[in-house]
Amino acid sequence: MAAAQNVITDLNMAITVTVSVQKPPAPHGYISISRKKLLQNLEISAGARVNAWVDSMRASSPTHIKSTPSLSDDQGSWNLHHPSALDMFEQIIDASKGKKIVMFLDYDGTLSPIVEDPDRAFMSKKMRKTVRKLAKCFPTAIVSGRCRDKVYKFVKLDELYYAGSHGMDIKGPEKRSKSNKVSESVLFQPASEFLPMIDEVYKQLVDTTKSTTGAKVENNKFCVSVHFRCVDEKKWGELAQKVRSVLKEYPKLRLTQGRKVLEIRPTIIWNKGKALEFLLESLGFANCTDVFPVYIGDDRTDEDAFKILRDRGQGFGILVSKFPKETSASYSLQEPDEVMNFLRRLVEWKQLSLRAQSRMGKGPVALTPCRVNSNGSCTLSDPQHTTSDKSRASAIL
Ligand SMILES: O=P(O)(O)OC[C@H]1O[C@H](O[C@H]2O[C@H](CO)[C@@H](O)[C@H](O)[C@H]2O)[C@H](O)[C@@H](O)[C@@H]1O
Repeated sequence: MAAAQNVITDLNMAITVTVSVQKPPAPHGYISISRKKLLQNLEISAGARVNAWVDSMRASSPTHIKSTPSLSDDQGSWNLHHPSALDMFEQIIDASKGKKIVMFLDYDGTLSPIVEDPDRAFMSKKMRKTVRKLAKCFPTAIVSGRCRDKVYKFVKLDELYYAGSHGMDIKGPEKRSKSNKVSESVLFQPASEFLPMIDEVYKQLVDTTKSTTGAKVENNKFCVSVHFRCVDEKKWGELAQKVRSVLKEYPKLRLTQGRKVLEIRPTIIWNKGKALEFLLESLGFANCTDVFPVYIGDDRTDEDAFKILRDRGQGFGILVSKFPKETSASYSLQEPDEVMNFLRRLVEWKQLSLRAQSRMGKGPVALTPCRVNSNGSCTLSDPQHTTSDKSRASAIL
């Protein structure tokens, strides 16, 4: 029996429920079960666990509604609880009244479409132009699971804040002094002591997964991604087992999931939500009630940030998804093109506000000087100024 108990501990499996129905308890409070039966149970339990992982891997990036069965009947209710941020634009602007908007943008699946090769997840020129204009209107940060340098190479905008490696590598825009000296601003790396471990585990994962066709391991500096988008679904369980076997030796690292990707990261309590709070603080909004953070993301890892906003009761999250998903976000957008349209409307609204303010020549900005109507037109507080959203958008962007 002692040997059997050791097996249970080693495999870290709770099988009490499975075995308790086999026979009445033996003397001394032990459960009597044959070794064969026990091994069978362990196999079933391990198999069930792998299946649970594969189900979860499948749900990580649904391509059709059936992928999320619990929610498939619920499209209507989901739309009701997470309406389109484009349809709700006017209400969103109203809610930000008197507050300073701060923008947080995830990268993959939010600013760039999801593609098979993570090295080719380019952002369109139109999107870059929009984000550049956005950053002129509001403090703007990119919060990504990728390493900071890599996400910067895709975005190529110096005026933004960047939080790479799921927020474990944060840097603000460079500042130029009058004498043209460049100084780095805000640099926070809460997991720097994990660098050697991450390097080591990256190499091991490359080695362990090289026999799995389509698997790709990406070094994200403070975390590692193991991609399975191009792996045959029948091999997902096996791949997850391989990754877990490497991680057994690294109790200070944990495994989470993103969109068809297994993410390995330090066990420190730091995530995109913490990064959002850190950035708000760095921007001087630590205990402010007049800040309105908006976080747009498509991934499970973005949920930490959505939750922070929900708990703080400040601003809101927007989930980018075509399918119903469990989320703490308040609104939804279907794809990066819709994200771009939403950002353009924010820019346009802000520019109209500033124009209205300068026309008035004094006083604070009227925070809702324009209304974006459901047909896409904008109406200024001054009803004489109504213009078509489309023509104005092309003029501004
Ligand atoms: O936080 P994010 O900016 O969304 O980064 C999360 C992961 O994004 C990348 O992977 C995802 O996008 C790839 C390109 O479209 C896609 O092939 C992959 O299946 C997605 O999971 C990135 O490669 C990962 O390192 C990030 O962790």
